[in-house]
Amino acid sequence: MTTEAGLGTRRGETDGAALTGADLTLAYDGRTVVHGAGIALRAGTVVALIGPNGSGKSTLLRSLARLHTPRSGAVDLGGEDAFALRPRDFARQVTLLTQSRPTPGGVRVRDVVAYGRHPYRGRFGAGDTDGPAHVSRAMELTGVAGMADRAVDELSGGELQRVWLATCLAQDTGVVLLDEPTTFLDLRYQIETLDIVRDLADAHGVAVGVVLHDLDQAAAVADEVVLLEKGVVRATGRPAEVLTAELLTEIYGLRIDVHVEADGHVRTRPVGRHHIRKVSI
Ligand SMILES: Nc1ncnc2c1ncn2[C@@H]1O[C@H](COP(=O)(O)OP(=O)(O)OP(=O)(O)O)[C@@H](O)[C@H]1O
Repeated sequence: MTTEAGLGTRRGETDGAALTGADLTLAYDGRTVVHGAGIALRAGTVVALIGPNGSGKSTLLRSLARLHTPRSGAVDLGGEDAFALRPRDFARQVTLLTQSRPTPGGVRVRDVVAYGRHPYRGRFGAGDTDGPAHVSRAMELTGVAGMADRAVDELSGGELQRVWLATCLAQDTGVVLLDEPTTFLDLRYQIETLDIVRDLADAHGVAVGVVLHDLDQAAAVADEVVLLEKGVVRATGRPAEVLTAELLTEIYGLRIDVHVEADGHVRTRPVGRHHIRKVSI
C-alpha cells in the first residue's frame, strides 16, 4: 500500500516494534562519556535527543544502532538482544543517518540510495523485487529524484544530506535513527525533513529517534524529548515538561526563556548579551 507520504506502509508490520537502551554506559578508550542512560523508542513515536555539544547524543544513538558497543547495559530490539542479531536482520529493522559519511567519488545518486536496499539483496544483488520502487519513492520524498543521475561528490552539503536521508528511507525499516538530519539544509528542507519524520511515525508506525540542536524543532516534531547533559539523561518526557526555562538555562549555561503558545507549541528564546538591545522596527 502506498500512502500520502509515498512510502510503503509499515503499520501492522511494525506495531510493537521497539528499540530500547537500558542502563547504557558508553566509553571511548576507557573514557566514559555516557553514564547509565536509558531510552525507549516505540512504534509510531518520535523521540528527540537534545543537549549541549559533547553531551553524548551521537554516541547514544550509535550504540542503539550497534555502532558502539556498550561497556555495560543492553540494547533490546523487539525483545531480542540487538547485538546478538545477524547484521542483515538488524539492518532490515533499524537504519541510522549518521553525521559524517564518506562521499563515494563518481557514484550516482540513484546508486547511493539503492545502497539502502543492501539487507534485502541476495548474492550478486538479486532477489529484491520491491527495491526499485522503494528507491524511487525515497528519492521523491526527499526531493532528490531530479538529481538521480548526478554524481554524489558534485552535490552541495544540503543536497547530499537529503541523498543520505533517502538511502535510510529506502531501507524501509521499522526503526529510524537520525543524527542531526536538518544540518546543512535550507529552511524549506529542514521543515520538509521534520514533516517526513512525523509522517514516518504517524502514517507508517515507525519508531524514530532523532538528534536535534534546534529546541523549537525538537518540541514541534517529538512526542518525547530526552535531554542529555555530560553523558547523563537529565530529563525525559513530553516537550513542555522537559523544555523548561529553568532546566534549559542551567544545562546550556545561557538564559533561555520558554513560552508555551495557546496551541501548545513550545517556543524557546535564547537570550544573548545583544538580545537586550532594543530592535528598531
Ligand atoms: N571517536 C571518538 N573518540 C573519542 N572520544 C569521542 C569520540 N567521539 C566522541 N567522543 C567524545 O565523546 C563525548 C560525547 O560525544 P558525542 O559526539 O556523543 O556528543 P554529542 O552530544 O553528539 O555532541 P555534538 O552536539 O557536538 O554533536 C565528547 O566528549 C566527545 O569528545
